[in-house]
Amino acid sequence: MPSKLAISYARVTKSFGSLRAVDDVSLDVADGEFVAIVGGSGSGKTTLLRLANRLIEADSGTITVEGQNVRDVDPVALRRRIGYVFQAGGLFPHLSVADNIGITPNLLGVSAADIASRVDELLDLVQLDRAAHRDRLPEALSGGQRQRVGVARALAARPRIMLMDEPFGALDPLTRDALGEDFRGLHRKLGLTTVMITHDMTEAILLADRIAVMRAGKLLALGTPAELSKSSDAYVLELLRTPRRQVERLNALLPTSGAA
Ligand SMILES: Nc1ncnc2c1ncn2[C@@H]1O[C@H](COP(=O)(O)OP(=O)(O)OP(=O)(O)O)[C@@H](O)[C@H]1O
Repeated sequence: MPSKLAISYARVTKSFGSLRAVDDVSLDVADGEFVAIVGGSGSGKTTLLRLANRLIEADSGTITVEGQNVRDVDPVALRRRIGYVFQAGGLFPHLSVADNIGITPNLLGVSAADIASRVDELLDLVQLDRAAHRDRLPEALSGGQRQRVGVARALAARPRIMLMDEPFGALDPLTRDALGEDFRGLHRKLGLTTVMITHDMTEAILLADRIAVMRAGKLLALGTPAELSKSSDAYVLELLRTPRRQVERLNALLPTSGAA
């Protein structure tokens, strides 16, 4: 059992009307851990993620962040401690890259000069050329660049925890791979705790320390890829088999000495 928990869900339930979106979920995320949440559409992944920063309030159960019950923390203060990256970047379209990244430091009253140097530092961190990107509007960026800005913005207030909702889902496979790897590097370098939703089991296996499998609001399984491969649940095994099946099909179609 990890000694220090970044996020802990204890018997958490959230319903929308008669639908139990999150159903009696208990999940501990250790400090510094990278957890991927996988599961079908509507299985409760986004709801689970948003309960941690109080974008959604739980009906019952307890959620603690760095040992504090989230109910005892002002939601705005809580969200400044936790970076959040949306699927589509979630950038403000009328604000430049620099203003998007600087939005939270600005709200926190950081001086313009300090914000400018922080923006440059964050652009370096997410590997975007400062001069070329600082003043652009989001519409003038590629999808991958937008997601890099989204990550930079989420890191601006130096959070120790990052929540990511399908951050790389809308990108082409090569960009997705590169961003995933780069983010995993940032996670390590900055000592972050990351919880990332993904529909891609290969991405989950390659990036995460442990994988949480959701189904119909329940946490069906939780473990390292190796642990999950020993699961007795047919759905979990099916999910885990998908990447290997794809590789087998690819191997059958591509010459083995090919570029792959
Ligand atoms: N604000 C809401 N009002 C009513 N129902 C909601 C609301 N938010 C989510 N739901 C429902 O709760 C269930 C879980 O939704 P959630 O977004 O958490 O699933 P998900 O696993 O993230 O799905 P996806 O992979 O498609 O994003 C779904 O049936 C969804 O329709």
